[in-house]
Amino acid sequence: MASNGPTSNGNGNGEFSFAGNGTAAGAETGAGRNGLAKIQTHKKPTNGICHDDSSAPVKANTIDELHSLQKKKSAPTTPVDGAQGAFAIMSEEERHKQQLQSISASLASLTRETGPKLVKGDPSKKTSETPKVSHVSHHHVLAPTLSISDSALKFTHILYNLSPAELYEQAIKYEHGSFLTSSGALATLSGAKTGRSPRDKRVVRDETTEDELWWGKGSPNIEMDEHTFLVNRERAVDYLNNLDKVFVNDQFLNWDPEHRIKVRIVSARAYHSLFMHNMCIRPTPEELENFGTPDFTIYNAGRFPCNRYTHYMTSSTSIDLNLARREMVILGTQYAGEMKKGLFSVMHYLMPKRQILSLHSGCNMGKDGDVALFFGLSGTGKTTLSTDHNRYLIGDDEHCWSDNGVSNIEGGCYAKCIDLSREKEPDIWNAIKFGTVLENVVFDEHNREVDFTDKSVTENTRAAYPIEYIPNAKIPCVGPHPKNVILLACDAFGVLPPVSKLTLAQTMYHFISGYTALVAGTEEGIKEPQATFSACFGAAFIMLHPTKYAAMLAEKMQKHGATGWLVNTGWSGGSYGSGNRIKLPYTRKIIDAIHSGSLLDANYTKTEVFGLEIPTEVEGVPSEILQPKNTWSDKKGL
Ligand SMILES: Nc1ncnc2c1ncn2[C@@H]1O[C@H](COP(=O)(O)OP(=O)(O)O)[C@@H](O)[C@H]1O
Ligand SMILES: C=C(OP(=O)(O)O)C(=O)O
Ligand SMILES: [Ca+2]
Ligand SMILES: [Mn+2]
Repeated sequence: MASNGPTSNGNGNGEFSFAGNGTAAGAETGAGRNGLAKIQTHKKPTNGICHDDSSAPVKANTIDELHSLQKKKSAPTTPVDGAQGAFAIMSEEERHKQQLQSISASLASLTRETGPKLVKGDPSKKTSETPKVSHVSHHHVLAPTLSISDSALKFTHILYNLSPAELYEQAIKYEHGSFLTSSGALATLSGAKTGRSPRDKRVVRDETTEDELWWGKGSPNIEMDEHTFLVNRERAVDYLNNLDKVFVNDQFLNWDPEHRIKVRIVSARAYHSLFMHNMCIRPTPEELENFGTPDFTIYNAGRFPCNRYTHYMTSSTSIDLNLARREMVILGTQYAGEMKKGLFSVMHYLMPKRQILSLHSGCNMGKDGDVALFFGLSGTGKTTLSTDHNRYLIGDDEHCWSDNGVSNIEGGCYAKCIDLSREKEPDIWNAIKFGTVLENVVFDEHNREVDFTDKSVTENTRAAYPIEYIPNAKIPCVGPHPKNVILLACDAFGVLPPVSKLTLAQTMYHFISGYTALVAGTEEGIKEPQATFSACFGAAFIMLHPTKYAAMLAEKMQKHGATGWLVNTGWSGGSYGSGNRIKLPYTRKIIDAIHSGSLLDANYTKTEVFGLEIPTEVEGVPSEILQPKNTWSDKKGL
């Protein structure tokens, strides 16, 4: 393998990787990577007869003993090679202690002297051993006289990187609204908030971010000061430490091994822990042992409101980002998408600093290694269109484009599932199985069949699953430089053609203006598609001025010869209310023609208004819908 730069063996089976990519999360489970396991044949019983009582009797004398046999301790994780470092010689006990100390430091109150006393495991499980306690002292104390508080006398139980099965049990046992569905997915409720709350997102404005970030009109970054952040942080940490138990996930972002970010998520709910288990990159046991200090920490106290007497607070919800402290605090919303998209904002800051472009896009790759990006605002088709049975899925939502090529930031997908159908979206349908989190769906009380058409809780129903649940996921989730850059615009007015080919200048124009629609439910208060201009097709998540991202995109597209396309996944033949949404099978045909290269060679006509190049024919799509003018019954005024 080459020591620098991406490697591709060019055999067309999707096996592209960056040099030294050791992230193994789910690697073994990727489609057909290691071939099929050999079948073990057992020796036949010599006399040809099987006796039921021929097996050894159960090795237990009592029911309790029998129960104790049921659960074996996980095999210890593979030891690290001798010379490779301190961890190899460290005892398991010592490692646990260090882990707990690190978590105690994360949860430390800044106004008192110590981090909480932590003990690993479920508080409901009585153990005969004395608990392994860990807490840290730290010295930046505000009130030196206060050395102890009641919360310092209690234990906080830490449920650390639990498995999906353990998280299911925690959710079903302790969290209202958590149920098994017939396909094995876990149905959950996110509470009062079922979409993001962009107006409650705050970013600490300090000397550094003042100059670096985009502030003011049009910017998603609403300022708060450091002190107010600390007030909210303390509120979240005190809330979390007052619980009997908290969930801690240590995971990674970004499949590019050179630019991987370590994240820690501290949360109160098994639902949140399972969601992030699915959405972030899952460390191997070895990677977890060597995890060390996280690069970024989320405190999710979403069940607990913020205090409206606190400066800057305009509702009971607050999502607060502090880039200097590398922390995010969530109060007053349990919508899990806040964590995922909050981390995406962080990547939109960290990556451009390293000359890497962060993209609000899906990404897939054809058999010949041709990569396509699908930019789009939430709910406009990134997940649906990048999940394509004929192509390898690199990721559905958040990517990086570096000199090495593209890499997914995440380890899972988050699909909208309102009106989901097995016929139109088979791979997503089949991914809704054991391990998948189903948010805010309605199901039959008895047989637990989900009704994907039911909007009683919200129109923004969602499924979060690990990316390897998609059969042709490309693992590791990296690929070569994109060939096609598709801008998905969900047009609520029905004036944009279903597809047009863009020059580089037009691509930049549409990328920066981001004309599209906010679809119902993805943001609080949006009840029907609403036309909007969302810079970079993700204005809610960018941190720098849109032109910074656009300049990087233009430079990369030019350098690698990528073609830009504008695809309308919204209305045609009239605006929302009178026209219809473009049929998904037609959009898929359009996308197929882009991938295959046939659309590049089609005949085009130019529109008067934007000078958009519209193909006269696309295979499998009625030609009359390609020109929006034709589909309007009232052609005046166009
Ligand atoms: N023509 C179309 N193109 C893409 N998606 C469509 C189309 N018509 C309807 N849809 C629906 O719109 C939704 C798109 O959501 P999704 O792909 O999850 O968006 P994103 O990933 O961009 O947030 C899906 O529910 C999909 O079934
Ligand atoms: C998860 C979200 O977005 P997307 O649909 O782009 O995944 C969101 O906006 O909350
Ligand atoms: Ca390199
Ligand atoms: Mn999506």
